[in-house]
Amino acid sequence: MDEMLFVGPTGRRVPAVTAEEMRAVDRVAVEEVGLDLPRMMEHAGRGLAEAVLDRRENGPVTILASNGGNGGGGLACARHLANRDLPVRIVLDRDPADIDGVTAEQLRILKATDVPIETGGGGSSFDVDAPLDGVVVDALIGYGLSGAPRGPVAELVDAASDAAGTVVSLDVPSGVDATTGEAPGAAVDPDLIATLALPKTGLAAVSGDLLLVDLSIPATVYDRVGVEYEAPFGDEFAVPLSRA
Ligand SMILES: NC(=O)C1=CN([C@@H]2O[C@H](COP(=O)(O)OP(=O)(O)OC[C@H]3O[C@@H](n4cnc5c(N)ncnc54)[C@H](O)[C@@H]3O)[C@@H](O)[C@H]2O)[C@@H](O)CC1
Ligand SMILES: [K+]
Repeated sequence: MDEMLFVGPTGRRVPAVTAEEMRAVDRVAVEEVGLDLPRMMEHAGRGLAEAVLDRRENGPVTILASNGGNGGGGLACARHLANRDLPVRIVLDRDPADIDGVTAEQLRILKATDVPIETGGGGSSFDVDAPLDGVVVDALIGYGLSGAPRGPVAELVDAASDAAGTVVSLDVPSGVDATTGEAPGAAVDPDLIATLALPKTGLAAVSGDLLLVDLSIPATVYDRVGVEYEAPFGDEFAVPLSRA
C-alpha cells in the first residue's frame, strides 16, 4: 500500500491498492469469505450505472466491453440502463461466442433483451471509425491490463479517446496500468472513473473525476491481506474521491 494519495468526502484518507493487492483482496473475498465474483460484479455494474445516470446527456450510451471482469461490470451496467429505457448498445472486442466465465453470464442476460450487441474491430455493423456520440462507458480493461492494448481492444480504446461526449471508465481507464498510472500504449482519457472498492495507486497519476463504488467487501477481507482499511463509504454506496 502507498502513502496518502486519495481523500474521501469527509477529508479522511482513503488507502490505495496496487493491482496485485486488489487481486489478493478479490482472492480472499472469493475463496475465504465466499463473496463471489458475480455478487461483486453486480455491485460494480449498478454503481457504474448510477454514475452514468448522473452524467447522462442526450443520445445513446455505448458500452465498450471485453472478456474480463471489467467487461462484465460494463454489461451489468448496460442491463440497469436498458431497464430504465436508455438507448444502450454494447460493443464487444470479440464475437459474443468468445466471451466466457462470469462475463458470459452477464452477456446471456442481455441476449434475452433487445439491447444491440455489436463487435468492434471489423467484420460487423459497428464502424470503429464513426465518431461515438452520447456517453461512452469504457469497460474494456481494468487492473488486468497486460502490455499495450492490442487488436480490436486498441481500436475501441482509440474510439473512446475520440468520443465527443462524456466518457466514464470502469475501475481504471483502459490502457492505464492500475499500479503505476503509466500507459504502455493507447489509453482512454475519461471524464470520470468509477473505481471499485478501493482506489488503485495508478489513479493518482491520471486525470478524470474519481468516484469510489462499494462492492460490499467486509473489512475482514482487507485485514486478511494486510491492507489498512477504514470503510470510506459512510452511509453511501458511492463516494467522490479527491487526489491528495
Ligand atoms: N473485487 C473486484 O475488484 C472486482 C473487480 N471487477 C472488475 O474486474 C477487473 C479485473 O478483471 P480481470 O482480472 O478479468 O481483468 P480485466 O477485465 O481488467 O482485463 C482482462 C481483459 O483485458 C484483456 N486485455 C488485457 N490486456 C490487454 C491488452 N494489452 N490488449 C488487449 N486486451 C487486453 C484481456 O484479454 C481480457 O479480456 C477489475 O478491474 C474490475 O473492473 C468486477 O468484475 C467485480 C469484482
Ligand atoms: K476500464
